[in-house]
Amino acid sequence: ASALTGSAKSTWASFLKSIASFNGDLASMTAPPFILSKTSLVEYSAYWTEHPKLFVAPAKEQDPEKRALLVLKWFLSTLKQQYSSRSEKLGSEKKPLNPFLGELFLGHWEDEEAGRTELISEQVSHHPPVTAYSIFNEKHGVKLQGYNGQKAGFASMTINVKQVGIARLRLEKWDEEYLITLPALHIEGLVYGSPFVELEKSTIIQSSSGFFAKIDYSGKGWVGGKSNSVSAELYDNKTGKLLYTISGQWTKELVVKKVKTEVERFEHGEKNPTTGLTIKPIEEQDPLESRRAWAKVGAAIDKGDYDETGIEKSKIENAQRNLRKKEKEEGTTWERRYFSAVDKVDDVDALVERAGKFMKGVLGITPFCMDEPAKTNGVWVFDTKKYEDVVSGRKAEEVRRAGETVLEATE
Ligand SMILES: CCC(=O)OC[C@H](C)CC[C@H]1O[C@H]2C[C@H]3[C@@H]4CC=C5C[C@@H](O)CC[C@]5(C)[C@H]4CC[C@]3(C)[C@H]2[C@@H]1C
Repeated sequence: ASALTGSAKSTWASFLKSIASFNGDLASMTAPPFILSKTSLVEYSAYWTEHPKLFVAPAKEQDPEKRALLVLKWFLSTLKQQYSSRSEKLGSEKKPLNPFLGELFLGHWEDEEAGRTELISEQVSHHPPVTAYSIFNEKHGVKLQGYNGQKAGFASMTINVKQVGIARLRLEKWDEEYLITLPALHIEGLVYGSPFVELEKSTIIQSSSGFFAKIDYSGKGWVGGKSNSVSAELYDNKTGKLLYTISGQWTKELVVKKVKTEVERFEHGEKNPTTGLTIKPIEEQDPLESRRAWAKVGAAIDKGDYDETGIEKSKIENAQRNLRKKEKEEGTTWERRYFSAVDKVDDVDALVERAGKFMKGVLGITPFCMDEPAKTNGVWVFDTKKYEDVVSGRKAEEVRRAGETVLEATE
């Protein structure tokens, strides 16, 4: 039975019909008001580090094999936040606001043990939408940087989303790097009007220290599997030996086994509460920061005033169109504040190659999801120089002007 009643049911039905003529660009879909979230997609980078203790744990481990296991454990612990936290909090998956080019989301986590972890997230491309992020904890020398976009399609009442991009975790103390690929997902429950994310297929983690993880995702399928299931295997690249497995439901509990013997259970919930992200009060934020930029839209969504939502949204969308037009006439492009696009990153290519060799040579499978880093229009990397110029105030003038341009355009 549908979760919707009355007019919501009819708007949802017409919405489902509109998806059927879907052109692949999720952001361009006009979803019915009750499915709209006031959170912008640029905020989703924060889902990587809502457990700062797990994020810094690998840096404190002497043994390289155990470090690789702790990285796998941290990664698996982010899945619930990434892919089911809206359903938990809001009752279903929601449609995030489509970030404008240059939109920023800045904050930090303060944790008594991990110390301060900094978040920088920037919408580095609008067509196609690409978010780049850098999350770092100086105290433990742990740095995560990455970027992601989405390629979506529609089939048999389901939205299928392939993620484009990579995440790279760096442990300064051990001079170690981990390449992390991103899971494909599909949106289930559309026909009932209560959409939620299910992950599918496989991803990998390949470390420069010689450990490889294969992570397989599955849902409630005809084999009676449980929803949100995951099964990960951690191997030693050199010996090809299977060292650990971690499996279970990424929304509930995962079991770590040293091959056959269980060594640990960890779960997501009250026993493992997330740490809240600290962000500046809106009045102190830069005009490009997401919650300030979308404040009027968010207020309208909170009021349930969808006309107001539409009016305020189109102000921002028109402002963006005008900016792009002006840039085109002047032959300029928007200056990304913290990230730069490069054709290739040597250590990423090295990890991609190592993983491919292991999959083919030892696991005897065709290397998968290795084409993403190459296929996108460039790899987005965190530009430390740009960051220091902003923090030091050397770019104060550009920062002020960028904010003013956006404010003027939105008037
Ligand atoms: C566009 C049609 C529409 O509005 O349908 C309504 C439904 C809410 C389904 C579409 C939206 O579902 C949302 C789920 C979002 C993903 C959730 C988590 C992540 C992980 C994060 O690290 C990167 C972003 C990503 C992949 C989100 C991308 C956008 C998704 C698919 C939203 C859909 C518009």
